[in-house]
Amino acid sequence: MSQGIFPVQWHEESVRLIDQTRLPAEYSVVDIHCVEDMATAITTMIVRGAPAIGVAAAFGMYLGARDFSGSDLQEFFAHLDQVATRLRQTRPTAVNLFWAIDKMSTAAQACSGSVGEIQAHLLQTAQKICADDIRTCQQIGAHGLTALPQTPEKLRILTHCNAGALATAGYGTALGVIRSAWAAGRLERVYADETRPRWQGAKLTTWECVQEGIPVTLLADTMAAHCMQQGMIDAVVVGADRIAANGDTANKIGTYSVALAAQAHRIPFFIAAPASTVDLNLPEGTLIPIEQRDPQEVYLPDTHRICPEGVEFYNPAFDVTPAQFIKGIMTEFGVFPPAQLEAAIRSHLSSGNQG
Ligand SMILES: CSC[C@H]1O[C@H](OP(=O)(O)O)[C@H](O)[C@@H]1O
Repeated sequence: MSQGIFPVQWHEESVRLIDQTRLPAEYSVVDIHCVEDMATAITTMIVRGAPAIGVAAAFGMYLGARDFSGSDLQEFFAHLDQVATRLRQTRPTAVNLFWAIDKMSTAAQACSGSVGEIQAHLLQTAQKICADDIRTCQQIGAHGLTALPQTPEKLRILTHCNAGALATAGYGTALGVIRSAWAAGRLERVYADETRPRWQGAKLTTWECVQEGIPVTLLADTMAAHCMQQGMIDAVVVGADRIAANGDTANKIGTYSVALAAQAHRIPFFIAAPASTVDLNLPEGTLIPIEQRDPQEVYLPDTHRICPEGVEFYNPAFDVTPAQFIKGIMTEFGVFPPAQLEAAIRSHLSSGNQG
């Protein structure tokens, strides 16, 4: 059992990121000292995954605040607004990024003290966001385990992309549920979609499973429906980047196809995500901003082009699975059918829990 995978850590006055663009061939880290480098790390997916980029943005807010050397509070907050604006420009879909930036801005506004005292408070706030995320993922894992099919046989769970420790501050959301099932002796095997064009399943989910001795089979993105038809899959659990108030969920491109196949084969399809991934300001999924990424990810996945010049491209990084295809949304405070999610979140927030 690995000692845990922590892709974003405060380390010797800088933020230490696992460089996820180099996995699985090379485990390396990047130390981030300023907000501009953190913004670049998010955009280039050195750090990726909705909760992980939220935690990274929180530390990015502190790094930017730390660079202010004056003592005038009005000038400090104007500077902090510029830092927030820069981080907001990095990636549009994962609402966790904006949730974390807002949380840091609110913490700064609520701190009555000198610039130095506010800067110190911001570091503490970012560190708490990081620690809370790991605990939240463990809670998602525990609740998610209770919602999985309660069969005597061990489960074969398919997942798409990487919603693991690498996509969070640690432990993972979908892969956190899978880790909890493994620890409970309820898991036979993970089936991991390769997840083109960035291959998060092939490169990251398999790496996490191998690190911890969890049996994993890598599937090409064309295989999920066939495996379901062959009776190889008992449940699907995936992560999320933004969940609308009605439960419509944006997740890695290809998730919707998996949900359609699961529905056709009556296989339970679950979303695993923290409350910070739910965007109650959006009534439904068609309003979720979908990131369009560089076509080079499609035609140049490694060192050689896979198609000729002259081809045009469409490279949406995410798609939206309508709530009707989702059996339950696994959160840190319970598992809810999409229709009950908004009320559950509002109740959770009104009882003083972090939002
Ligand atoms: C734990 S949520 C992870 C979520 O984020 C991934 O997107 P990306 O790798 O582009 O940041 C993917 O949608 C995962 O499900």
